[in-house]
Amino acid sequence: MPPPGLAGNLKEFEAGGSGDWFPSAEIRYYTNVFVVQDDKILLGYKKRGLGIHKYNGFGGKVEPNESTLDAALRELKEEAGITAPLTHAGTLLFVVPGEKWAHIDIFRAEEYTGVVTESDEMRPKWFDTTDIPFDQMWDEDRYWLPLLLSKQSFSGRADFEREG
Ligand SMILES: Nc1ncnc2c1[nH]c(=O)n2[C@H]1C[C@H](O)[C@@H](COP(=O)(O)OP(=O)(O)OP(=O)(O)O)O1
Repeated sequence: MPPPGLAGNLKEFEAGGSGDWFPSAEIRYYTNVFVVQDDKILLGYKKRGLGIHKYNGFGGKVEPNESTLDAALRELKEEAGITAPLTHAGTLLFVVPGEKWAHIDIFRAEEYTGVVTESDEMRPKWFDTTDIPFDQMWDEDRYWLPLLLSKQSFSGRADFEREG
């Protein structure tokens, strides 16, 4: 059963939250794309904005009237210069008190067309799948990225406390 707030378990969400879970809030939708080829994974070094100086997949906010798939394709092209057939790999929900909830649809690609190109937002770099730089990524990536690599569908939720 997925955590409260994700499809398949909306009971707590619709009830407004209770117990250990934060109350429901407006949701902001994001995408994230990981290209995996043989034993390599393409990550991007974030040069500005949210997650600056971290490695991540390529993605961003879903614009109004855009599907998450369309948004994922657009962001992959904008940030890495490539186009790829995408498979939905999993869904994450991040809850920060006082902020909109972040719902992130994660996609995987095993082939692409175009030339991987640095953008003003991301510097792409290939890594061995045995040498992923988790210490330079979002803290919780280490829990679900192995599932993406092994093609196991996943859904997860992280509730954060605010510091500073
Ligand atoms: N905790 C965590 N783990 C893994 N990935 C993420 C997070 N939090 C996140 O926000 N993300 C991902 C989701 C998105 O792919 C990016 C953030 O997108 P962002 O750069 O803010 O969105 P854009 O639309 O590209 O931004 P601008 O173009 O408006 O600057 O990180």
